[in-house]
Amino acid sequence: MTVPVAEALGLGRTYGGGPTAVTALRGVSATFHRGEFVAIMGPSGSGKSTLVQCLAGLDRPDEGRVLIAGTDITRLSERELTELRRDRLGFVFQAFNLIPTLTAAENIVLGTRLGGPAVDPKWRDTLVDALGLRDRMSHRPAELSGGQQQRVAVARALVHRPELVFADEPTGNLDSRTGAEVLKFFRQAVSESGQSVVMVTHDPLAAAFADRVLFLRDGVVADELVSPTSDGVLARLVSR
Ligand SMILES: Nc1ncnc2c1ncn2[C@@H]1O[C@H](COP(=O)(O)OP(=O)(O)OP(=O)(O)O)[C@@H](O)[C@H]1O
Repeated sequence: MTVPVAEALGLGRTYGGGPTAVTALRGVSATFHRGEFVAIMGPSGSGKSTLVQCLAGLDRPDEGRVLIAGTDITRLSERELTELRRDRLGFVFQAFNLIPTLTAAENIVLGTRLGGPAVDPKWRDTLVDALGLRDRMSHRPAELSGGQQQRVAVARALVHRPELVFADEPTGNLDSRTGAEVLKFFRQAVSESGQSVVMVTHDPLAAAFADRVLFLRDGVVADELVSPTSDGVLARLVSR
């Protein structure tokens, strides 16, 4: 029996109110297992980012619950949530959320500065080298390209070997070689270290690195594909 690392139970999320209200999620339930890499796909506006933000405790659903390793995070205080995110989760989001006054090197180990777990310097160096960041370590985010900032965010997300990594279009700004490096790290984290990854992507090639693809449509889970290939994902996307 595989243990769920994260569960969405009947999640509903509506932004705004009155005639301009937008319902992003309408009852999403999904289970994510330990040692599993799941890709989330679907048309623009189908609720992918909202789902991941709710799972990561960065947005609060209006309905339903989110369990992380069995803990109902919708009931945690902000402080408890912050600690849970710092100690157990990794994030790569579209706004990379790098601290502008810190160098790339300092941003990568930010979690430790904030009281989180210590970093294994060997693993940090492996990430930095494989992501091609070695000669950018003393630069601040404003002195880095979008792709470099994204790679710093990826290194920061993986450096603590978190139980669960949430990534929203983590390869969106990257050339195909660097994108493949990032996906290989995710794959390796899952296959070799038993970590879990939940990744939003529009790219069938990226989704093919996952163990399973969830397809969202209009705020619900519309379909699922296990052991995806890029052709299989593409076929599923065009058949709708
Ligand atoms: N903060 C917000 N305020 C108002 N509406 C929002 C907000 N965030 C998302 N929405 C709306 O909720 C719906 C779902 O958005 P979401 O970003 O989750 O979709 P998505 O599938 O990730 O889209 P994309 O692929 O374009 O990133 C959209 O209609 C979007 O406009």
